[in-house]
Amino acid sequence: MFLFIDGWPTLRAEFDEMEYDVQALAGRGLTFGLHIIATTSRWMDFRTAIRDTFGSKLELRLGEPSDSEINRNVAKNVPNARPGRGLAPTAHHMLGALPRVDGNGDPGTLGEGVEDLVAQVNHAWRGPEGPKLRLLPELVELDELRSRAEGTRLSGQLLLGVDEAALAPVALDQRRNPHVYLFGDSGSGKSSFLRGIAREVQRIATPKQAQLFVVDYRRALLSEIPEEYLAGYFTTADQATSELAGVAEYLRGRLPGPDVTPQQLRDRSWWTGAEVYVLVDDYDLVATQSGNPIAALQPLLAQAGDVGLHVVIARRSGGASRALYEPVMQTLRDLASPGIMLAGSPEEGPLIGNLKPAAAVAGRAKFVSRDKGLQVLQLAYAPPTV
Ligand SMILES: Nc1ncnc2c1ncn2[C@@H]1O[C@H](COP(=O)(O)OP(=O)(O)OP(=O)(O)O)[C@@H](O)[C@H]1O
Repeated sequence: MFLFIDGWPTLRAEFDEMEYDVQALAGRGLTFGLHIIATTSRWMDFRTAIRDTFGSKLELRLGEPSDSEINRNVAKNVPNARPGRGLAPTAHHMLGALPRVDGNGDPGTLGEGVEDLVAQVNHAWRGPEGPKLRLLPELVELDELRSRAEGTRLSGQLLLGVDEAALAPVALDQRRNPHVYLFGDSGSGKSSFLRGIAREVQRIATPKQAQLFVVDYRRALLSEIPEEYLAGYFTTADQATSELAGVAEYLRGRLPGPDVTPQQLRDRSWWTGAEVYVLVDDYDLVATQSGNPIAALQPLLAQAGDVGLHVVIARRSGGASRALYEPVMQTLRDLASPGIMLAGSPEEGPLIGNLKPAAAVAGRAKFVSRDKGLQVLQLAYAPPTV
């Protein structure tokens, strides 16, 4: 089997997490008949560890011949603007064969030549077909995801989407991971994610079992949540501040007192009532210099399991690196809450662990959790009701 990676720096920039996988394959793959062929424009792009695992090196004309790893002096004599000319590992000049078998020697129509070559190879091949590359779809409907998860152990959890490695449903176990936060650029699918979570809460719980509070200054989720599930919808800072202080006060009443027995603690039977979900959209508008209504809930975040609190925060990725140290985000990170990164600009720098945002289609997410590490997902999409 041959694995071609054309443009190693792109792999590093866009699929950072894969570099180590490829390195492991490069180290051991040959035993299993795997050959890796990688290209780049500068040797520097390969980290030393991986550079050493490549057994054969060829050099075409380098932008800077003095960077040659084969022989700097000979590299200077490789003619410019003569594609295919380069150095063999023995420091002899070489001319690569034009990869076409249609009898046409014109480099100008190489694309067609390669296509023809591939067609001819396929036609002549009598052995079994290699596995097809399976790609994540750009759209996973929530309904479809629900039917795929039905009857599995995931069906009692909040379904998130489909993962790239197994193309299988992924869910959030809200008992183990009560909170989740998400970053994304405008249009990356933040509000849609919150809408999906709200729908999932309605699927797994009755209104008696779960109540939603929504902080949404831009009203993206307005009329998305049926009245029987909606405990509060806050569109201004004043409203959110006073109401969430009340919610915090109410939840403090659920904290286990000294007379709670270990048995009651285990089955959480010292209070009855609904789980409280607080969904926050556009957190950058909510947590500002002049205050943060969510801060009232911060002291309860660590005891969320005991009091039945779930906080789900979506924030614009622009400026997010500065917001990471604000108390609520800091606590969510300290608690190792799962984080989700949608499309964004890499210039923001690392936002979840050492993960930087990157360009992506809407709903394409990097999901980082304590249990599974990094997973690439396509989040499920449920169109708005209105
Ligand atoms: N999971 C998804 N899968 C496919 N497409 C999606 C997904 N989520 C969102 N989209 C598409 O992206 C568009 C923008 O989504 P959404 O309004 O949720 O983004 P946003 O990040 O909240 O944007 P803004 O910050 O501008 O409000 C949607 O109208 C939809 O077409």
